Amino acid sequence: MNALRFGLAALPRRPLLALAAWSVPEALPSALLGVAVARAVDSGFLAGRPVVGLAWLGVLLLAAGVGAIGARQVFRRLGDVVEPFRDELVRRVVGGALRRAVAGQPDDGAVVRLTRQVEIVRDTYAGLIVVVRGFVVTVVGAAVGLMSVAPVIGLLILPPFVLGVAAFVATLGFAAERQRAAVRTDERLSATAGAVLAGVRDVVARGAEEHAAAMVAGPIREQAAAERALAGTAALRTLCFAVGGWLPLVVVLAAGPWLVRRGLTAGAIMGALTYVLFALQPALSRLMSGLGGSGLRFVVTLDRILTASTVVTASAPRPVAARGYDVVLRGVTFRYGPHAEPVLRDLDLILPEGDHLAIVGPSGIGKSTMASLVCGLLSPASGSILVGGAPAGVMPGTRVLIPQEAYVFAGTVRENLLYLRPGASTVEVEAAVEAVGASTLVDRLGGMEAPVRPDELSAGERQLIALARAYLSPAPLVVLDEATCHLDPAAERVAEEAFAAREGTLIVIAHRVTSAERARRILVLDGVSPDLGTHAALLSRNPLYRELHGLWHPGLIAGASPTPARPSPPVKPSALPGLPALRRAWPSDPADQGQPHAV
Ligand SMILES: Nc1ncnc2c1ncn2[C@@H]1O[C@H](COP(=O)(O)OP(=O)(O)OP(=O)(O)O)[C@@H](O)[C@H]1O
Repeated sequence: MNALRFGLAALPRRPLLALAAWSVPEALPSALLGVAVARAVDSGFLAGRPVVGLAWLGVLLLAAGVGAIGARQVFRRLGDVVEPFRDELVRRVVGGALRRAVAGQPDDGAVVRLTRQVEIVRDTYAGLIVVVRGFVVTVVGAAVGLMSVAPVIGLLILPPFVLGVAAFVATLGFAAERQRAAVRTDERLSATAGAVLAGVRDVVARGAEEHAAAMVAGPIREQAAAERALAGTAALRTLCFAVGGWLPLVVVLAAGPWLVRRGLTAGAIMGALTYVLFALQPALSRLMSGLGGSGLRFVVTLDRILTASTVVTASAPRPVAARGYDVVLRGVTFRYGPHAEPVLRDLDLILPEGDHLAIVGPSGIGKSTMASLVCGLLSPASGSILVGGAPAGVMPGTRVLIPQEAYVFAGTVRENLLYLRPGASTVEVEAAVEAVGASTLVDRLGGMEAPVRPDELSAGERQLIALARAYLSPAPLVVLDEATCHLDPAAERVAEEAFAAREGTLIVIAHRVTSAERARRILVLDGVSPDLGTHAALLSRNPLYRELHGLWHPGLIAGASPTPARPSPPVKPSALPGLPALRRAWPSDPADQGQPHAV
């Protein structure tokens, strides 16, 4: 085992020899324990000479004094063994973190390992040395004493004792594995729960409590199973203790009459029992709790430090690098429960970086669901969603989603605006406020340093602050999920045009037809066969779009676009490979020919 080898190799020779030398006097009480009791009984109390009996017990007291001096010296020298080990560990962690940083694999966990895990390993290492050394000292002393009192009893006691110890040692391997599994599940649970808690505002704002609960339910179940498995190893340990600690006692008691017939004295039998009860059994118990508790923590924690301090070689996979910020959906199917009808079925879509897409469709058709999928807040049941070549949501800071009910928090206006880009300059903040049309609101509130009281803002005002915050963010993908629904059409137009002019990709879940008209392309979701096209093309070919447009704009003539569409950004040829589902509807559409599209 990696950790054990490292622990053993790190033992410094000279301090270890000094430790071993001071262990000899410490072994004296264990060695004399049974001998003194046997003599006190046989030559003293049973022989009618209580003074001799007491004198033997006095010898035991003296031996305990000598043992205490030895133990004191052992503890004084423990630091000489443990501290070099700790220094070596710190060297490893710091060296590993620096090498990783140089190799382009920055190690954010190094500080935590340095402070917390190294201290855990140091403490458990010291604990292990104390426990294992104490066990060896006691058992050797007791075995020597036992053989000198009555070798035949020694031969009855030692085999079951050794069997119990061997069985316990044999369980250590899989106990360590179970401990590792428990640590892994614990970490998975903290990571998932941490992510959910960190996003609690978004979760509440999006009404995604059920989904968030489902996210943590799995890790909780896994952790419970791992803890139960760990408890199973504790039960096995009890069995080993019964064999090593109690069976020798039962054997000696059962063999008592036979031993007496062989001429063994009562003192010898009592002395032997004393060795079992006051030396071997406590030593085994300490060993089991020491190795089974801090020993496992030592191995598992040290393993993690050693693994994490290793520089990943050049052939190992590197994190996925963003290739632009194309949004690519392939065969995406999503349902809210294992037995629910899919909200989206086998959807393909390519959105080149810089595109401006509006998503329209009847209420409940899956527009917000699609926004959440693209942002990585939901995962598809099948298919893949890539943003910049990486699965949606894995690269933090690459997308910002503004829901219908935007949130602001108690703090200053500036704090609210800087939330997604803390390092932005005042000029940049003011430019963002101006661009989305929030200047009047900020002035009314009293400027950048004025306090924001969320309850005192209207829904539209909250949306304006959230829009300015999103505009300022460095995210190359912005998703507005009816994020302007509480603004009047003129204010909505200002905000949307600002986002359209901003660098990056824009997806708008359209609340008004004007949002769709402003977009370069529109995705119509109808629950059966999604359709993608320009406003003009969809008006001419898609009855649902015509119907929605009619509802929004009664009386308007199909095809007339009151607001000119944003000029199309250049579409990279690499982003245009054909994807079947939506394309089927496309080539037969004469009104749409010549338009760049990526579906
Ligand atoms: N958390 C959820 N659990 C179960 N079903 C959900 C959940 N969220 C949404 N749905 C269902 O999924 C379907 C799509 O919902 P979604 O909110 O994506 O539609 P939408 O097109 O955005 O609707 P709207 O325009 O009314 O906002 C609906 O039938 C809705 O009831």
